Amino acid sequence: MPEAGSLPAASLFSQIDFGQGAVAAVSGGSDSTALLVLLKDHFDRFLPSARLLAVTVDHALRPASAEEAQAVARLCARLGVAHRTVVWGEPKPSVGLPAAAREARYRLLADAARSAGLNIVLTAHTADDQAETVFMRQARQEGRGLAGMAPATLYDGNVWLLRPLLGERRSALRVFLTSRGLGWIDDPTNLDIAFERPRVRATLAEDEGRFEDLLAVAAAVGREREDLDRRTAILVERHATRPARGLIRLDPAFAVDTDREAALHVLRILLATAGGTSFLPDEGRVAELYAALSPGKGRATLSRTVMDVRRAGIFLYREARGLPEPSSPVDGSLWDGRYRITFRDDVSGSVIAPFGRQAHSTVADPELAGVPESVFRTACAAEPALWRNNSCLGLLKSGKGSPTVTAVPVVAPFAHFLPAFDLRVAGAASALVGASSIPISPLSLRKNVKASANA
Ligand SMILES: Nc1ncnc2c1ncn2[C@@H]1O[C@H](COP(=O)(O)OP(=O)(O)OP(=O)(O)O)[C@@H](O)[C@H]1O
Repeated sequence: MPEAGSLPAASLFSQIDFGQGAVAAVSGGSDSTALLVLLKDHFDRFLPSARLLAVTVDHALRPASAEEAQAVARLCARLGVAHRTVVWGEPKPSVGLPAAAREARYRLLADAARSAGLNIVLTAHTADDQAETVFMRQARQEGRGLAGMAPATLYDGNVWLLRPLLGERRSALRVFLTSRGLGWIDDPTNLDIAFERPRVRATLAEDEGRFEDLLAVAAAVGREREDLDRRTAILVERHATRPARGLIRLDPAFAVDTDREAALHVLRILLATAGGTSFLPDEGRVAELYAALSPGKGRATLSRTVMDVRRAGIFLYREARGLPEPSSPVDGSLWDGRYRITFRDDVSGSVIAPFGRQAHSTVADPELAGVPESVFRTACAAEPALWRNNSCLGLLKSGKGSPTVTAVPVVAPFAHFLPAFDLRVAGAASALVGASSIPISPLSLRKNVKASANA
C-alpha cells in the first residue's frame, strides 16, 4: 500500500515546460481531483507567476452533471484555483455516444485553453487507465496500438494534451487525497458494465499480475514505435519530394529500400496525406501494393490516393472522385482533409472548388523536369481554387503576399491527434508537403534544456 501523501508533485511534473501555464481537465473524480491538488502544489512552489486554470466539461448527459461541475468549482475556490465549466450543449448522437462525448470533451478543453491564451491541457489518465486501454486493444489485436496512450499528444496542431500521471496507480492517488482530507465524485458510468471499460476494470482488479504485464507490453511497444518513427522519418527525408502542390514523388530507390517495415509505414502515411484521410490505410493492402512496386509500372488507388508508378518515380496524388462540392470559404476549416483554409477579407460570392479542367491549360513549371505532364495535370485538377460566377480566380496558395483566401497543407493522419510516438515522421511529412511546422513539445523542451545544461 502506498504511503499517505507520498506523491512528490515536483518529480511528477519536472519534465514539463509549462510556459505561461496550463489547463487541468478536472471531472471531479479521484484521478483528476488529485491532479488538480498536485498541480496547485507544484505551481505554488515552482511557478508562482504561471497560470493554472481548472476546466470541467459538463456533458449534460446525466441529471447530476451540472451539480458535479459546481462541486469542482467550489473545491477550486477553496484551493484558490481559477475554474471554468464548459457545457456540451449540442444534440447528442444516438449511436457512438462515448466516442462523440470524448471528441467534444477534447474540443471544449482545447478551446478553453486557447481562449485563456494557453496551449497545454493536462488530463489525469493513470497507469490503471493505461492497462485497461492496452487490454482492450489486445482483444482487438491492434498491433502498434498496444503502446497505449502517449504521454503527450498534439491536438489540432496547436494544443498539447499531456498525461503526467500515466505512471501512477489510482489507489495511490486516492490515498493521497484522503491524506489531504479531500473526497471525490464517483461517476456511476464507471461502474456500468454495459460499457466495455468498466468490465475490463473489474477483470483487472482481480489480476495484479496481468496488470503489470499489460504495462510492460505498453512500454515495449512504445519503444518499438519510437524506433519505427525515427526510421520512417529518415526514409521520408531520403526518398520523398514534392514536385508541385498536391503531388508527392518517391524516388525509384524507395521500392527497394532495405528497411521494409519503415517503407511500408512511409507509404501508409503518405497515401493518407495525399488523400486527406485521417486513418492510415490497411497495412496488409499497402504491403501488397509495395510488393507489386518493383516491376516499375502500374497504378492503384488507396486512401483516395492514386499511386502512379512510372520510371521517374512513384507519384502519389488525390484521386479525382469524391472531391468537395463548391463551398464558401470558412476560416479555419479543413478542405478535403488536405488543406486548412484561412480567409481575411470579405469574399462574398466566391467559392472554393477543385481547379478541375482549368489544369489542362496550366503550363507545367520547367522545374518539374521528370514529372510526366499528365501526372502533374491530374494532381493539379484536384487542388483547391477560388471561383466566382463560374470563373476561376486562381489556385489557392499557402499565403505568401497575404492573399484573401489561403490553403495551407496539413498532414491528414496527424492533423487532429498527433501522438508523441509519431512526432518525427509527422515533422518530416509536414516539411515535405509544406504544412505548418510542429510546435516543440513541452516534454522535449525540458529534456533539451537539461541536456544542454549537462553539456
Ligand atoms: N467531464 C470532464 N471534465 C473535465 N475533464 C475530464 C472530464 N472527463 C474526463 N476528463 C479528463 O480526462 C481524464 C480521463 O477521463 P476518463 O478516463 O473518464 O476518460 P476517457 O474517456 O477514458 O479518456 P480518453 O477518452 O481520453 O481515453 C480525466 O482524468 C480528466 O482529466
